[in-house]
Amino acid sequence: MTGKRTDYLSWDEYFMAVALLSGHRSKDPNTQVGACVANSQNKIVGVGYNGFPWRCSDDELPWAREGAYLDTKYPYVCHAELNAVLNSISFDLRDCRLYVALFPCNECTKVIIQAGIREIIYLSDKYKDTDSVRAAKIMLDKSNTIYRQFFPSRQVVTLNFQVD
Ligand SMILES: O=c1[nH]c(=O)n([C@H]2C[C@H](O)[C@@H](COP(=O)(O)O)O2)cc1CO
Ligand SMILES: [Zn+2]
Repeated sequence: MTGKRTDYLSWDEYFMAVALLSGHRSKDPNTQVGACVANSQNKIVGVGYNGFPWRCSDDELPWAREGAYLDTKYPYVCHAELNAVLNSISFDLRDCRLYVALFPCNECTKVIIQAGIREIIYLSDKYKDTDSVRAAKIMLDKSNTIYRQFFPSRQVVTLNFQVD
């Protein structure tokens, strides 16, 4: 009997929680996506969330989903996975895992594979019926990149800024 806590976060819960927390930085009013890259030693090497590129003001570019293409967010927004890879401390993410709230699109999937990431752990697959996600899965299967949905054993992790 060591007296060890038993309700501590598993590695999967921890990295997914970091991904979700990062998503709270997103200004997207509809979908906030966070991503976290962990290496084979369980060290975090990159985090990201969806947002506009550096120096492109959040107050000037549109967050709309509909309308003329150039008047929507889609041509401008950097996806969380892209930012997590670009923000990472190493250019070489060989054998790393990517934790992400939403299944990656085909464009992020190319970046993920080229960076050397070997496993994707995701929560939601809400766009699974789109060609983008279908193409992503074709590339992931061909490149032997593992992907698995995360089914947490707890529904909520609470953060309390009030510590004693
Ligand atoms: O894998 C992803 N990663 C990611 O960061 N995103 C971002 C782009 C947009 O800001 C938002 C998706 O917006 P919407 O659900 O309103 O179409 O999520 C979207 C996807 C899936 O396409
Ligand atoms: Zn993407």
